[in-house]
Amino acid sequence: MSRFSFTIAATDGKARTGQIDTPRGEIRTPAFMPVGTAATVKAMMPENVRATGADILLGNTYHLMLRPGAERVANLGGLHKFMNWDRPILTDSGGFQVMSLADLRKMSEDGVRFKSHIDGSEHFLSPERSMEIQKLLGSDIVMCFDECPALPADRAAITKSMELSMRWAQRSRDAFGDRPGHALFGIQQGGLEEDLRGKSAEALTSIGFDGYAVGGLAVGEGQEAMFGCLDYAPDQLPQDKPRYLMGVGKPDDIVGAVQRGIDMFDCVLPSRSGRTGQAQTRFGQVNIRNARHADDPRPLDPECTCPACSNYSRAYLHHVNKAQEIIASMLLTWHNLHYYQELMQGLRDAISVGQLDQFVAAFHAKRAEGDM
Ligand SMILES: O=c1[nH]cnc2c(CCNCC3CCCCC3)c3[nH]c(NCc4cccs4)nc3cc12
Ligand SMILES: [Zn+2]
Repeated sequence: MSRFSFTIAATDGKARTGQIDTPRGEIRTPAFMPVGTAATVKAMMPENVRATGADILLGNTYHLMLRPGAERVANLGGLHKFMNWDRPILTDSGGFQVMSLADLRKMSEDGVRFKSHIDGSEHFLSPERSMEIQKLLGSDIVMCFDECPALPADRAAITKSMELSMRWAQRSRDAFGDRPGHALFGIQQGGLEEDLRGKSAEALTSIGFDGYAVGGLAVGEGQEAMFGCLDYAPDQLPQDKPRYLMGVGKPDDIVGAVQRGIDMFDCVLPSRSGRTGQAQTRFGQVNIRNARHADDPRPLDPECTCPACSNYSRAYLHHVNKAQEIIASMLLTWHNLHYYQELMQGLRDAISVGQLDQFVAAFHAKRAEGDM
């Protein structure tokens, strides 16, 4: 077995279940990747992130290059040692966040010059510099430097942006070099245009990557338009390589995308909403700050085995959230990440036995019941 390989164990319709084998451990797919922004999954110790069932974390190139700096992390032994997570880490290229977080950006064919939103210092990102930074961090799965066009955008703008991203994909591939046991993923662009998505997929396939992301979605197009694109986009990518839908998503987004052939996901929702009192449950989203929970002695979700649901009442979660106690973020983040991993395990099991349709029907039925 090569040091980085993807094996599909079973399929159910377009859905696949299997694993990615890496030198730092296996990644069971479909997989949800918790986001570890500034070298931490906020409000969680890494051993507890593992306890939720996560096989892989996301590292954030944009934040880490600004603070503490990629060279500093490398001098300290790399991101795995720095944040005490010895399993796989996927890092993004930094490009998406430069466009959404940085100040005074100057875009060119070469790359992006920008000022840090933290201290105003000057920085530069390009395919070559992004590959260098992700290598310094010690990332196991590296993402190409791409441009995600802001929507709404006309076809001409989408075409121009996609073609730039394909030139940057080639430059990323060339700069990545040969790193056994490490993977480089290309990112498909093309907006909601099937022919442009096809051109992008052909360009990426001819360059050759270890995995392929579907980019340019979950940027405000809505679930119906996203699913419409996912009805064809994953099939344009190599069938035998992992497919990663970037930035997705809500539980029902993930279920629909798995049905359409996606293997990997990342989203800030479970961790970010955990800090704002929003619990993701099998009955849908529950706002623990709502007064209806103030006297409720029941657990958040009686079927959930996480610490929040095993040892605390809704009344307690409501109280510590209202009081803005640190434990409030800890408990709800833990629950949300646990729920996401339980959902992924359920999807993997259902695909393994050809029962995905039944699983999805039960998933939607429970959410239609709502939270009592
Ligand atoms: O084409 C894309 N190219 C590159 N990255 C994309 C991302 C960022 C994925 N998460 C990165 C993480 C790295 C570590 C820190 C957290 C993010 C997307 N996120 C979304 N939607 C969710 C969105 C999030 C914010 C606005 S839309 N669509 C995306 C499309 C692309
Ligand atoms: Zn729970």
